[in-house]
Amino acid sequence: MNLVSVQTFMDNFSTLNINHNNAEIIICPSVIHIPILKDYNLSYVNIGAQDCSIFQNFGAQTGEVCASMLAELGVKYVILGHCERRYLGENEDMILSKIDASLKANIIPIVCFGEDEHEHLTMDTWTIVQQKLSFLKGLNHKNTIVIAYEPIWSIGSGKIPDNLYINSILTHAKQYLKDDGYLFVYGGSVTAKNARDILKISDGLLIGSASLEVTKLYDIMMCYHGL
Ligand SMILES: O=C(CO)COP(=O)(O)O
Repeated sequence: MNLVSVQTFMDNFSTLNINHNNAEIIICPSVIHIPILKDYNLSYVNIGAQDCSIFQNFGAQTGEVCASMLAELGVKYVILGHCERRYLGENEDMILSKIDASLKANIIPIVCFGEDEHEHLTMDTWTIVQQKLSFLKGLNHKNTIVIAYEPIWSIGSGKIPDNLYINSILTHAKQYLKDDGYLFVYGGSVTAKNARDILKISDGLLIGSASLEVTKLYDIMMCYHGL
């Protein structure tokens, strides 16, 4: 999104009548647009970032945006390990460093994992969970961490696993990580049509393209009512 579309989005979003008691709303803009969200000062919206540096504090790391700098901007959540970041070379060691840096800055990590289409067709859900989440085993944390199951083949494609499959992945992920400090959300082609069903089996949604239009986002948020 560019500056004008972010401002238009926020103008429209801030006029919505939202019963925010039902769900926590987190908006994760590009880092450069975070101050715009902050200016709207919406008490019912938490600000998230789309990434952070592996370094916790600023220093001689040209171009890096550290978790501690994000915290100064009022950021409460950060998406880590999104497949679009992994395409650019982010690996599990880097994600672990980012988790550590964000927790130290009191920012809750939203750690993404998911299988590609080939893995989806050839692996069972338990194997997928073990393979994709093993790097988190033994992570010693006292704070909340959000785990976002985002099948790569579903992101932006309009294709979505059925609820049985999503439930199998999330249930295995809970068993595998064996920790109360995790919340489990789903992302990938979420719309108002599928949101209510997914919310019955997950702690929340990570919404991409449908969140760019306020009316579509509003329709999805309304799915939280009466759950
Ligand atoms: O990647 C996503 C959110 O991080 C999901 O994107 P879509 O909702 O557009 O599939």
